[in-house]
Amino acid sequence: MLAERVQITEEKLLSDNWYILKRFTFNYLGRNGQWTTQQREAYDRGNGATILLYNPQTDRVILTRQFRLPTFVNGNRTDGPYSGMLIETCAGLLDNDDPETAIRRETEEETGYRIQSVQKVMEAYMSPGSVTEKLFFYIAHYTADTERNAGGGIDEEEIEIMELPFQQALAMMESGEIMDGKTIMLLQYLRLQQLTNASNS
Ligand SMILES: Nc1nc2c(ncn2[C@@H]2O[C@H](COP(=O)(O)OP(=O)(O)O[C@H]3O[C@H](CO)[C@@H](O)[C@H](O)[C@@H]3O)[C@@H](O)[C@H]2O)c(=O)[nH]1
Ligand SMILES: [Mg+2]
Repeated sequence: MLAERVQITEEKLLSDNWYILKRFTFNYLGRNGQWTTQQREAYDRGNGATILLYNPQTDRVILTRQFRLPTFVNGNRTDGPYSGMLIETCAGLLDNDDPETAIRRETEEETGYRIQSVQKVMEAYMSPGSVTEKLFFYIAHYTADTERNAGGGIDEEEIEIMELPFQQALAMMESGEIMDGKTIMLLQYLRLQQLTNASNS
């Protein structure tokens, strides 16, 4: 068995105010065969799941819109001078659930839809230089008959639900109105699926 090329020698808790920020000290075996000691900070908020809801009868999608402070701090003024609003696929942290249970729960909490089968699409580290999180991606169908309640999120969350034509969502991605990574990945995935299906039929 190959020897580990990484030995973590110290974990220092820098903040556990909300999620967990730690500084790791570790020995790292470089490609040149030399060990060096390095430090990196990593922000651990657990893993998450996200979902694109698609209505194949109407060719529409469900997205959410909410205030995201980190984007505001980093210049997001897409909806007027003070906004910080971001359009996203429904998403949430796993908490202690498995990804599929978590995405069903989040879908109902945020969009109100009680979906049946979900299709797993991929898993991805979204910000691997500093955030530990792995995100699980799903697509599910909804129709006019899908059972639903109000949605909108829990606690202080003010989540707007947007239903819009898929083509419009694609146009908004190109115009920069949609600028969230997971959302762009799922919209592009669906687009590719449609193109593949069309060329096979
Ligand atoms: N008070 C307080 N609340 C916080 C803090 N950080 C996050 N929250 C709140 O904790 C809640 C977590 O809601 P979820 O729906 O579980 O997670 P999410 O923030 O939507 O995260 C999803 O999207 C992220 C961004 O794309 C993903 O990174 C993540 O994996 C997940 O899928 C949100 O209401 C968020 O505002 C904080 O420092 N203080
Ligand atoms: Mg959420």
